[in-house]
Amino acid sequence: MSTTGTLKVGLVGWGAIGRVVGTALAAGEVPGAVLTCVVDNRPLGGAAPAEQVPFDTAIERCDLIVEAAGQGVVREWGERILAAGTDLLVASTGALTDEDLAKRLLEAGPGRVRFTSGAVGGLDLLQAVRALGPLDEVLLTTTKLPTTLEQPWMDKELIGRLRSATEPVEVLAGTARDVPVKFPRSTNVAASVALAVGDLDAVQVRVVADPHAVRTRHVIEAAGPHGSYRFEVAHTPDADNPATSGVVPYAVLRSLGAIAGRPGQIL
Ligand SMILES: NC(=O)C1=CN([C@@H]2O[C@H](COP(=O)(O)OP(=O)(O)OC[C@H]3O[C@@H](n4cnc5c(N)ncnc54)[C@H](OP(=O)(O)O)[C@@H]3O)[C@@H](O)[C@H]2O)C=CC1
Ligand SMILES: O=C([O-])CC(=O)C(=O)O
Repeated sequence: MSTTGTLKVGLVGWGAIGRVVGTALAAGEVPGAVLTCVVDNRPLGGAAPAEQVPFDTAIERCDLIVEAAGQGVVREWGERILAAGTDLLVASTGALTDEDLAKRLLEAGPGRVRFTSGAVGGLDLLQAVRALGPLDEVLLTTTKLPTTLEQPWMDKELIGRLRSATEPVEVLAGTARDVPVKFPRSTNVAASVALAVGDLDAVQVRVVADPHAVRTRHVIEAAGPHGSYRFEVAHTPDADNPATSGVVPYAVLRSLGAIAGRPGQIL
């Protein structure tokens, strides 16, 4: 943190999440944090309210980097950010399904890595419940518009089923270890649930394409000897990028508020 106590934030990704986060930071909406610079693949011209800089420069200038770009950025830059003593707030939690990378990031420093809760709720409680013992079952069901789930690895038959669906279609069932890599822009939430539960293989995931999914729905169901838990959210998707729920930038801003020490935060 700078000598003035203000957290200098570098934002990576000027997309659905980054635009809202950057605009709010630049408008002073997160007390104790300031937008210092922006990194993006594309030339932004004057679109961003802070200087666009190369990644290395952002690391040098900032106390904290917000990743709102994609799993590849966490893989490529995560350790370098932390080794430079800069903190990292991750949106693309799916990168952490690579356990070697996760271990390296969690052990790296002196910068600290943190994760935003993103599109799901209940992660705080699931993490707390770990103290009572393991859960017997954890299931995440994610339902989204078919267009947001099409992937390069899908064969023609599956793409055809998605495009012609008139009812919900189960696209993939797996665990939090396999699913976020297969839908890198759409199922980071599975990795987030696994981070809270502490076990990638314990989290079963169903991905459902629903042509009527005006709202993106995530349902977390968990049970163990100590209790049972159900968290269900239904979000309006971002208008420009319907793979991302409209609430996600505000989850990032909430995380930034907590990191910057805004009083009265629920942690
Ligand atoms: N945890 C959660 O609940 C959620 C997590 N996410 C994660 O957040 C990511 C960002 O979401 P969103 O804002 O909607 O995505 P967008 O595609 O709208 O924006 C991402 C921006 O980052 C840029 N970008 C991508 N890779 C790089 C890079 N290596 N260096 C610099 N810029 C880069 C993109 O440019 P270009 O298009 O040219 O590559 C684009 O401008 C998602 O990919 C997903 O991984 C999203 C939703 C929920
Ligand atoms: O925004 C959402 O609803 C979830 C999402 O894209 C992700 O987890 O990657």
